[in-house]
Amino acid sequence: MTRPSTARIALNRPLRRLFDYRIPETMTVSPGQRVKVPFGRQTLTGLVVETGVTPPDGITLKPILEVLEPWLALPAATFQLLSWASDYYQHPLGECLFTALPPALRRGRPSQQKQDEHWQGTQNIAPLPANAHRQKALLEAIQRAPGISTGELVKAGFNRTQIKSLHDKGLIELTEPQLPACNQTAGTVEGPELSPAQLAAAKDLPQATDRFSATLLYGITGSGKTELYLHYLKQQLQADQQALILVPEINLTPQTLARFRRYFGSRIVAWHSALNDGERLDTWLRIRNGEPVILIGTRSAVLLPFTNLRAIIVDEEHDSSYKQGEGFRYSGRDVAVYRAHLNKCPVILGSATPSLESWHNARQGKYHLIRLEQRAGNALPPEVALLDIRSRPLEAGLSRPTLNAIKEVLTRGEQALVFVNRRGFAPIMMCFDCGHMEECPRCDTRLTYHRRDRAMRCHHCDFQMAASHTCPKCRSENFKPVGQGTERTEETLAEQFPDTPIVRVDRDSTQRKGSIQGILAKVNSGEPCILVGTQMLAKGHDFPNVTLVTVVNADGGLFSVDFRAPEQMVQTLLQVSGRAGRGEKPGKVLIQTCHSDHPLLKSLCQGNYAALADQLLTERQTGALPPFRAMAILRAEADTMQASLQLLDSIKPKTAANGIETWGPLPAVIARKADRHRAQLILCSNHRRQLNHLLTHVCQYLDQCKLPASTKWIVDVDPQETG
Ligand SMILES: Nc1ncnc2c1ncn2[C@@H]1O[C@H](COP(=O)(O)OP(=O)(O)OP(=O)(O)O)[C@@H](O)[C@H]1O
Ligand SMILES: [Zn+2]
Repeated sequence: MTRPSTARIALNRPLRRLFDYRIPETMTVSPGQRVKVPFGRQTLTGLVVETGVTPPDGITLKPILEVLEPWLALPAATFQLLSWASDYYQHPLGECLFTALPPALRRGRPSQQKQDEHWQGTQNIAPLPANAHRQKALLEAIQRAPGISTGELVKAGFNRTQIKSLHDKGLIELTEPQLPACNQTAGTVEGPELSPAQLAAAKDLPQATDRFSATLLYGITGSGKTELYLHYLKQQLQADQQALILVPEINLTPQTLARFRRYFGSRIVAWHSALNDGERLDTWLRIRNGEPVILIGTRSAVLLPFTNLRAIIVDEEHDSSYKQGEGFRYSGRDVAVYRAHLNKCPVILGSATPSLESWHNARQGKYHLIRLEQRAGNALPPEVALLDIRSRPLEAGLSRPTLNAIKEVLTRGEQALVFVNRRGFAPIMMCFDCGHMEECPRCDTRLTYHRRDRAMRCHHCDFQMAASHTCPKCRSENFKPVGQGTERTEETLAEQFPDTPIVRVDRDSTQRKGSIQGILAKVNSGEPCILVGTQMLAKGHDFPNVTLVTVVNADGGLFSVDFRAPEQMVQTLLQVSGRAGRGEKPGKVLIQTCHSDHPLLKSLCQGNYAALADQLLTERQTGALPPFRAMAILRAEADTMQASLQLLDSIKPKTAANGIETWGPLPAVIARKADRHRAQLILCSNHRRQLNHLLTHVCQYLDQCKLPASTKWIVDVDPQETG
């Protein structure tokens, strides 16, 4: 076979195209390798996608300047995964591939292993001169320990000239780095004995064989899913294998990480947004080198270059933060399933409130379903009750029965959790004389009042201004906050319970005080207190002394235009309810609502998510919505609504195909955000492949359109938000 002389290279650019270069004669490159190439007047880092390509006639190719390391920055399986994702999510391949590199390598820094080439013997038998004793010894050393590095050989007394000489003779070749010896500390804890229900589930989990399988572990809140993951990995993962555990957010639940570390010691490695560039590179290299770690990470961990991945777990698989909201809009959960498929290993999706996508897959038999419907230890599921607040007097949103219930648990020396779905003090400032409400000058939204620093803030753009005491329009002093935010609830509770510590958890409080760990120390101590917070409190926390959860207002998701809103509302309410009664003492949940006869809320009280999910799926099927059909959204934004709508209108005729249904184009629910006018066109099809082909075609068309610089478009496949 002749040596390929050309290569197709991906650059970290938002361009749906690749670039061809010449491979100099002294160089060999392979797909997945990192190189430096000339681009205009710049030198850029590129990733080799293909070699031996035929460039268009009459084009003289520029040469690749340098190979940045002898090994593949993206090993074959990771490369294949990203190529698939690029096509599935219709995102430029270059940006997808570079997302999987740590920032230092994206910028073209040499990886630390640059000097450390790894060697193995070849099949060639060329006799060495009789007096070449050192070279013979070197060859033997390499044959004895394939994968040995130049550094190690130098330490053993050989030199680089001897290595080069053997390489030139074709007697040795470069190979993958060998597994580094791990000086790991072991975990110390064995964990509680599994309950009979957990044991039955454990028996039903897939064997870690060389086969793909997808399992949905539907386990109610507090059923001991985390314990089961730990048990599973202890049983199934061999000492030299890698595993990946995806979690929605690490920083919110430091206890989960601590729990894993107690079992597995330093084999547990974390991957999340708070790592600095050095830590990222370091962790990335460990994974790339095949070190047998158990990686706990957020979304992007699924793109790491694992070489020996034998099990994937996706915890809280329903969580919408698995879907990236900008740029490369992939779903960490869905990519994880495809990754398991490529790697031929099991993937376990766990949740107390599975996504309707996964529930549907389980019902269709695509995923193996395991149900865990008893709480672990001695805990019982909480008792859930609706409290109709129509025409009840409220203290800043809290009814008398709610306040009494809180008082009761505090008297018993227990803790209460109050869930509010908005941060800030009040969602609206309104004049009770002229009806004026403060709106964001840049968005079609109202400003939220933050009392602590007397500011009015937009939660959609970064606009803020000082709050005024009087109505800016009519100067009336009857200008007052309306509705509930966490700050206001905190204030009311402090008035009602002056001797009880109140712990507020939302984006504002955790930002100011830094780590959530400090904030939650009081709760973890178990002493009586009241926790007030947003969704952040619904996620995975385990506070054994919380025995009452109250929801200030459950009605947000009941009448939203977004078809996913009811699903998300039910999930949040059940997850937050699931924080009650996880220890020895029974838990109670009080949900304040103005719609106590709404069927969704009524079913919620039975605490039976499976029944609710079935009901919600029937509605999706009737509406011909995902997961029964594939969906994508094309969004446009421009300086005027007309420009946005026009762009989408020009695409609509191109989508006219049998089996493709379009809705719109229509202005987005928040039509103006940060002074940009936003519109959307929704595309649906019964056939995912058909939709994918159509999108490829539409993206090509849009790429060729000469659009004003201020007009932007994006495509979102499997969108989480459709408003
Ligand atoms: N077999 C067991 N015996 C005693 N206690 C257990 C057992 N399994 C789990 N627990 C305890 O029960 C509590 C809930 O377990 P875990 O956090 O694993 O549940 P989960 O299903 O992951 O919860 P959620 O989905 O609600 O976050 C924990 O305090 C855990 O230590
Ligand atoms: Zn705004």
